[in-house]
Amino acid sequence: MTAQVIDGRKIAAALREVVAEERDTTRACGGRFGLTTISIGENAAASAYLRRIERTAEQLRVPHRSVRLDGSSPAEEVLAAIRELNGDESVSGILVLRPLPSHLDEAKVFAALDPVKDVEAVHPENAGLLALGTPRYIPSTAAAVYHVLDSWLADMGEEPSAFYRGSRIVVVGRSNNVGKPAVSLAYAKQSAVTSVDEWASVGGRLGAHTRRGDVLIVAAGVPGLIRAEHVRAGAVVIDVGINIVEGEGGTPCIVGDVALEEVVGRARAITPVPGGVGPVTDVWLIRNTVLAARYAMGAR
Ligand SMILES: NC(=O)C1=CN([C@@H]2O[C@H](COP(=O)(O)OP(=O)(O)OC[C@H]3O[C@@H](n4cnc5c(N)ncnc54)[C@H](OP(=O)(O)O)[C@@H]3O)[C@@H](O)[C@H]2O)C=CC1
Ligand SMILES: Nc1nc(=O)c2c([nH]1)NC[C@@H]1CN(c3ccc(C(=O)N[C@@H](CCC(=O)O)C(=O)O)cc3)C=[N+]21
Repeated sequence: MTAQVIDGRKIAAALREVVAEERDTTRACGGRFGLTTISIGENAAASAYLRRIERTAEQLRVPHRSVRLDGSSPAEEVLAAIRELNGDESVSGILVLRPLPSHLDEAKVFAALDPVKDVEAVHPENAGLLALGTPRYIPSTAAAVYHVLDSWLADMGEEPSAFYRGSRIVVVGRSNNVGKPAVSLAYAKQSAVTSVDEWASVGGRLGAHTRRGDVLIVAAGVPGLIRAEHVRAGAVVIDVGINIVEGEGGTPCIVGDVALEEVVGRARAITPVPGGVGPVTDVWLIRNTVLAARYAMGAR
């Protein structure tokens, strides 16, 4: 079997059209939207994301501002920046780029966000709503994963609810940002769900779990972690990993967590990196920023 390579850029282009309409309707109803990203220190994957956000926000004509703080900024300075944005009516959405420097407590930083502006659903109130199956915001990365899957199913002429109900979904990685939201959304689709973290690999049981997945979602941040031997024949493989590695001559290159050239011989469909889930993520973030303006209107 040779897997179909799913074109995330095409899916992102179609989603941009939808978001442009939502933006126009929101503006016509008096909504005020704007995204502010906060970067603390330097990280190659975060910079790659920031560049995408800048481009997509500009294409969609949604105002974006980037606040850059030094990697050694004390917690009080970060919290003060968040409080200021919480009170700024021109800002509907706030995104704090990960990873945070190790001296900062991620939970405290996320809890300082105004929940209505927390477009990634990392504030405990929003994470709780998502876990309960009644999300205020669907976090962009997990949303992008299922949007890509749904688009592919539509192309295949498969009925989504029957597909999800009949599938076992295995999620590799369980961070609060990516893995756990992907699991919560799989529950909502009534799939059978398995979640594994690094201990599965350490214990040599990764393949035993991943080979059971009809859908395999990989968000570990480990280049080439998933090889052909880890994949069920005919599975749909969604590679979320964004890893910056040194290519020939030291050129930085983006690679995923899945060894595509091997897995392509075993899966039914697979998302590439770059060009898979990544391009959809930032469009969904802008979508949430527009949605945030609607919530803000309701809250006024
Ligand atoms: N495409 C996109 O749109 C996006 C991509 N990303 C990318 O996705 C990846 C994951 O991001 P994020 O969740 O934030 O990363 P984190 O580092 O926060 O979490 C990684 C998770 O993967 C698990 N893990 C690590 N190594 C292994 C292993 N060898 N076997 C099994 N599980 C493992 C960790 O386990 P444990 O809990 O035991 O430590 C942890 O649960 C990164 O490459 C990131 O850049 C992130 C956001 C958006
Ligand atoms: N709070 C937070 N949320 C995130 O979602 C988050 C984060 N922090 N920190 C960093 C990682 C990484 N990440 C990327 C998402 C898409 C691309 C992307 O679209 N990449 C293009 C390629 C880009 C290029 O070629 O430069 C692609 O996959 O095709 C990149 C990186 C989001 N992250």
